[in-house]
Amino acid sequence: MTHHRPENAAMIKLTNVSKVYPNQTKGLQQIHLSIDQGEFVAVVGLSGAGKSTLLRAINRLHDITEGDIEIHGASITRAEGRQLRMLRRDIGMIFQGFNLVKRSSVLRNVLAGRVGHHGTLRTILGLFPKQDVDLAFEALARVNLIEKAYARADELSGGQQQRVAIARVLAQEAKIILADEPVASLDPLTTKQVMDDLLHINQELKITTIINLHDIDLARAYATRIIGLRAGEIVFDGPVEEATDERFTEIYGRTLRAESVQEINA
Ligand SMILES: Nc1ncnc2c1ncn2[C@@H]1O[C@H](COP(=O)(O)OP(=O)(O)OP(=O)(O)O)[C@@H](O)[C@H]1O
Repeated sequence: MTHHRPENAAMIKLTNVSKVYPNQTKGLQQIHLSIDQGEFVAVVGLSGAGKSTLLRAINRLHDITEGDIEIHGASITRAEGRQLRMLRRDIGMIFQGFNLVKRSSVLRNVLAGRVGHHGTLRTILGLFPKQDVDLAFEALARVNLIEKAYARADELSGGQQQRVAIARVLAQEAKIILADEPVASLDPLTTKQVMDDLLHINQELKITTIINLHDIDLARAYATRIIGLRAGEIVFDGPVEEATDERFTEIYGRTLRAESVQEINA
């Protein structure tokens, strides 16, 4: 097997990607997208636009129906077995619901990021080499949670739990972070802490970051590039400066601001 990875390859490249769900819903339609290493991209759009589908396609939690997705020059769409595992190891996921093992310690949750490097048995038995434990503490330091290492995950606040999930991705040594509505269930102050952590990690470690957000204000505050989806299609792709309320109202017939979403839901 070749591990040819051209130096100038995009970190993530989607070519004509479509996803049709078994019930015929079109999740994604002919997506062309190229994201470079170190970019901080926010994906926005109304509920059902295809934001989750896009992230899940990239790390192949979902198979796509058509097209090809490459991670630094290697097709994850066609990868199997060991190659697929290796590609997935480079991609860390962050979910709205944190996905921690609630009854385990923070440290063990972070060490779970090492599973792709060792195999499951070792992880279950908790046999981690000292380097892994060092790596886990280093990751916890980055999100300011060292003092919580031995606390049970469910003793932490929502924001702290999400930062544990971020530390887990750091311990994984992922090159890409895919975050699916990571702050949707958090209050404004906690939202800021989690988003600040993601931004610092992106800037300091140059980890390519794609984050689904339903709040355009948050997207504008943190991302450098914004991608707008509507009915599975890319309807906006540009720098933050161009992602104005006027432009989005033109595209969506309304703004994508959190307050207006709340007004509509109220
Ligand atoms: N497993 C599935 N089976 C069938 N249709 C699905 C499935 N998952 C998602 N869809 C549909 O695909 C479309 C895109 O959904 P997706 O969850 O990607 O949107 P989203 O932008 O992430 O929305 P939200 O902000 O509400 O999470 C929607 O029409 C949705 O109903």
